[in-house]
Amino acid sequence: MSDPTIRTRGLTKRYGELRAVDAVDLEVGEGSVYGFLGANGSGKTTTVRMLLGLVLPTEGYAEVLGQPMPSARTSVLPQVGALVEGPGAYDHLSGRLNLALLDAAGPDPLPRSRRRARVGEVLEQVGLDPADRRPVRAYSLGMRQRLGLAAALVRRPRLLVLDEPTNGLDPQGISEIRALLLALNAEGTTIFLSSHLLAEIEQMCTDVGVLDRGRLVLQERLETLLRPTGLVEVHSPDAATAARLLGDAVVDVTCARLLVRAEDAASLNHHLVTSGVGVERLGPYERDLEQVVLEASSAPPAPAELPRAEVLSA
Ligand SMILES: Nc1ncnc2c1ncn2[C@@H]1O[C@H](COP(=O)(O)OP(=O)(O)OP(=O)(O)O)[C@@H](O)[C@H]1O
Repeated sequence: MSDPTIRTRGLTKRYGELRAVDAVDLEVGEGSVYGFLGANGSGKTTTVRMLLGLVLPTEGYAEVLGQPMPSARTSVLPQVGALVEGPGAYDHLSGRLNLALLDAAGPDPLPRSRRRARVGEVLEQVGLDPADRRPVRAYSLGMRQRLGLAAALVRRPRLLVLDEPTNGLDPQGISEIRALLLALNAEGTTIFLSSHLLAEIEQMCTDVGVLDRGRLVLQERLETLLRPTGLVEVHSPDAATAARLLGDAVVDVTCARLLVRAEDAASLNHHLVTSGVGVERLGPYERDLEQVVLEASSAPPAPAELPRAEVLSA
């Protein structure tokens, strides 16, 4: 297997007492679409900033495209397209001029006519009109996001690092950007994308990493996570009797629901019913990404730890 495109070991960022990122070991394979999930404040942006050399780690190290960051950033960053929170642009200039300035500041020894053409191409790719002369200050949030993405793409990077790329886009825009990213990935671009939108990650990622309060609590291929569980979900008004009857095959009981390790749901149903246990519903237990992430993330605080108003309204 080729070297990972991103690898971190023990990557940590402390702000005073707070461990915003806590001993994170990321492994992002070449050619993957890696979805980096986590609740607000879990440390995604801080991690992304460390990968790009914008924030220095307190401990640990990061390698991007096989080179250490931030020390190798002058050779790494020209091969990386990045979109990190709130894409910046000169408000009084058009999107096209903004991109042309950015591109001209880059290291590629391309003739001006070729640069002009690729700025036009990339604007079209992200769904902006290359002939639009309006200043960026007249852009909607979604148009600004598209312009930020165009800036990340203009140098045809090997790796795209995108922090919440569909922020501010409507459903149509989200699906256009998803199609664009998948097309780029099919051409070989590795994509590392942070998001708190599970559906977005589920629809386009090959791999998932989940941050919970700074810690990487899950890192796995998506297909492995969503593989059949080999468990049967049983809803029964006699859950306690069913649990006694099935013994070690029961892996979890919550109220009237049991998760049971079983080869065949029909024979389990037959066994329960003939033993006099009522069965309301029974079927293979399938998890979606939301359940996987909830199970991996730490449990919410117990009622005693909740503020009083939340306990009362719960
Ligand atoms: N410069 C800073 N100084 C102090 N604390 C910071 C700083 N930057 C981030 N933090 C804190 O670190 C934690 C992680 O923040 P971060 O922005 O990385 O999370 P996030 O997962 O990207 O959240 P969001 O989805 O809301 O952007 C938060 O508690 C945040 O308040």
